[in-house]
Amino acid sequence: MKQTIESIDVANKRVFVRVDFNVPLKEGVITDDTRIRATLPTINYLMEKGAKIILASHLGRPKGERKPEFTLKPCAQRLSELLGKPVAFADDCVGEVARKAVETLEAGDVLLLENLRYHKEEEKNGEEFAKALASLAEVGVNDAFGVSHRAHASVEGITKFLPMVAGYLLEKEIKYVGGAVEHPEHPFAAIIGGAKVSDKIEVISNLLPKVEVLIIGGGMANTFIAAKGYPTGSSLVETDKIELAASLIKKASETNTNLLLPTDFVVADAFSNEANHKVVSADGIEDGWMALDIGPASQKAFAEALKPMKMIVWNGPMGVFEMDNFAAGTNAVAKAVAEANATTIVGGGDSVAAIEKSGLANRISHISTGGGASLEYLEGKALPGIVALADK
Ligand SMILES: Nc1ncnc2c1ncn2[C@@H]1O[C@H](COP(=O)(O)OP(=O)(O)O)[C@@H](O)[C@H]1O
Ligand SMILES: O=C(OP(=O)(O)O)[C@H](O)COP(=O)(O)O
Repeated sequence: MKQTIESIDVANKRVFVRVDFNVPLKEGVITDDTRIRATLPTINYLMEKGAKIILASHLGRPKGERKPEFTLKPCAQRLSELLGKPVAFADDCVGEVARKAVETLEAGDVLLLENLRYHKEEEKNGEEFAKALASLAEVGVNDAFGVSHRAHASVEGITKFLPMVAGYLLEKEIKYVGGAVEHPEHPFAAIIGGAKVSDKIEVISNLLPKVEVLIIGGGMANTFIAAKGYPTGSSLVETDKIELAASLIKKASETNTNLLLPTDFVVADAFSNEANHKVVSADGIEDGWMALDIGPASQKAFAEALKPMKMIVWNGPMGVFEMDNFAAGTNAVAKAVAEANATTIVGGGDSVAAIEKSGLANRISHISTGGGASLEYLEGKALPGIVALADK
C-alpha cells in the first residue's frame, strides 16, 4: 500500500505535484481538458489545507528543446478558469526562474512550471535534474497516472530526494485499472490504435494470453498490414517493428486469441481533411496513398466482435479522428464500446478526447487519463512512478 495525500501534513509546505497536463491541442487551443479537470480534487484539497502548490508536467515530445508550440501556458490559463483563481506560471521548471516563482507563493497559491521536457534530462531520468526539481519543495505528490509508466526524473528519479505520495487521481486510477488487472472479466477484449506504435506494440505480446479478442486499428494497424506482406503506400509504418508484428500474428494463433486487423481502410492522397479519399481493401493501398481510418467493413466486424465481451479496454483512436473525414472508424468503435454490456475502460489523451467528442463518455465504466500507462498496467508490469511512491 502506498501513502496518499491524506497521510502527509501539507499546511504551509511547498508541495511538488507531478501532473499529466499532456492535453490535445489545436493551434494552441486545448481541445480536451479531461486531464486537467481530473487533477482538481488533489489541487482543491491542497488549496484547502493551505499548501503552496507547485505543479509540474510535460506536454508532447519537444525532446529537450524549448519549442514554443509545447508551452504549458494554455494549461495554466485553463486551470485558472477551472479553479476560479489565478494560477502563476514560471517560464522554466528549474533554476532561478523556478526558485523565484516558488518564493512568492503563499498558502493556497498555485504555480505551474514550464514543460519539464524542455530539459532532455527529464526523459533521461538525470540525477542532477531530479535533485533540482526536488529542491523546490518539501514534499511531493504524484497525480500523473498517464506518465507513471515512464521512469523519468519528475516521476521516478525525484523520489530519491523528495518523498512522494499518491494524489487522488492516481489513487482512483490504481483502484479502477488495478481492479481490472486483478479481477478481469471474460471474454475480455483489448483495442489498440493510435500513433505511438513503437511504444505500444511491445505491450501486445503480454496482452495476447490475457484476452480473447485483440483489435488493432489506427496507425498501429499499418505495421501489421506490412507484416502480412501487403503494400502500405505512404501510410505511417514502423519498419523496424514489422518483424515483431509478424511474430505477434503467429503468437495470436498459438494462444487462440482472435486478433482482428482491419480488412479495409479509408485512404487519402495527403495528410489533410481536404485530401482526396476513398475506401480500399486491406491489400489494396496504392503508392502515394495513406491509410487514415479503418473502413466500413472493419467497423462492422469490430463492433460485432465486441458485442459478447464482458470487459473491454481501449487505447488509441482507429484513425485520424481530428479530421472529420477520418473520424468514422473511431466513432463506430466508441459506439460499440459504449453499447457493450461490459466493464469498459477507455484511456489515453487522444482516445479520451475522441470519446468525449462522440458524446458517449458517460456510458464508459472508467475513463482513464493514461493510455500507455493503463496498457502496461494491464500487461502486468509494475509502473515505475507507482513503485517509487512512499509505502504506508
Ligand atoms: N492511420 C493513422 N495514421 C496516422 N496517425 C493516426 C492514424 N490513426 C490514428 N492516428 C493518430 O494517433 C493519435 C493518437 O495516438 P496515441 O497518442 O497513441 O493515442 P492516445 O493519446 O489515446 O494514447 C491521434 O492524433 C490520431 O490522429
Ligand atoms: O499522453 C500520454 O500517453 P498516452 O498517449 O499513452 O495516454 C502521456 O502523457 C505520456 O506521454 P508520452 O507517451 O510522450 O511519454
